[in-house]
Amino acid sequence: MTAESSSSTSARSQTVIPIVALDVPDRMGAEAVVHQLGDACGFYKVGLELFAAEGPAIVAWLRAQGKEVFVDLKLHDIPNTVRGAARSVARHGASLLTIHASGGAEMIAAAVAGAQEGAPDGRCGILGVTVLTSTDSHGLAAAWGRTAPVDVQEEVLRLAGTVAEQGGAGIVCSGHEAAAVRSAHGDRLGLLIPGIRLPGGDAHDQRRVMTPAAAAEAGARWLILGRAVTGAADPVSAMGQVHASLR
Ligand SMILES: O=c1ccn([C@@H]2O[C@H](COP(=O)(O)O)[C@@H](O)[C@H]2O)c(=O)[nH]1
Repeated sequence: MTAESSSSTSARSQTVIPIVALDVPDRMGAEAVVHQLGDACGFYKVGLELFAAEGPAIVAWLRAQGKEVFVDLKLHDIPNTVRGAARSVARHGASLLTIHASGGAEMIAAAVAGAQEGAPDGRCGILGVTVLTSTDSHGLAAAWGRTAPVDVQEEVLRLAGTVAEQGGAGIVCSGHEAAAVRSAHGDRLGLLIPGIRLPGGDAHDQRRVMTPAAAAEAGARWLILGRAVTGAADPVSAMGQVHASLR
C-alpha cells in the first residue's frame, strides 16, 4: 500500500497529536532530536532500543524537559508479570504504554490494572498493538502457518474488541484499518497510527503506510513519526510539513 492511499470515510473530529519516535541508541541521540525539534514536538516515543539502553532515566529526562512520553515496550507475558511492568512504567510518568493485544483478555486487564496502580489518577493509558504495520495479509498468513492470505482488518477489529472490553485506552493499527475501528468503537478507543510517511516517502520496512493527513482523516488520535522526521535531511522542516498537513 502507498502512503498516498487514503480512507474513504472521514472521521476527523478530534485533535491529532504527533509523537516523534526516539529510535536512537542512547540518551545522546535522544537529546539531539529533542533539542533540534524544540517546541515543534511535545510528545516522544521511547521504544525498545532506547529503553533497553537507558532505562527509566530517559523517561524522567523527557518529563523534566516538559515532554509527554509514550513507552512502547509491546509487553506480552503472563498477566502477573505484565501487571507489574505496567505498574512500574506508569510510576515513571509515561502517558501511554503498549502491550500486544494478542496476549489475550486476562493479560490486557492485568496491564490496565497495573497502570492504574502505578498512576492512580489514570494518567497512563494502555494501548493494544493489533497487527504490526510492518506486516500485511501475506505476512500474517505466513506467521500463522496459513496458505491463504489473512484479512488484516478483520484481525485488527477482533483484537480492538478485546482491548475495548478490558478497559484499554486504545489500539495501535495502521491508517488503513482506522475508519473501520472508528465505526465500530467511536471515541471509546483512541487510535495510535505508526507507519506514517510524508507524500512520496520511502516505506522502509513498513507495509501498511499512510500520510499524516490521510491518517488524521481516517480517525487517528496519535501519529507516530519516525524516520519520516528523524531520518529527514531537515527534521525541523519535515515536522513543519506534518503540522501543516494536520491543520
Ligand atoms: O505496528 C507498529 C507498532 C509500532 N511501531 C513503531 O513505530 C515506529 C515507526 O517508525 P518509522 O521509522 O516511522 O517506520 C517505530 O518506533 C516502531 O517501533 C510500528 O512501526 N508499527
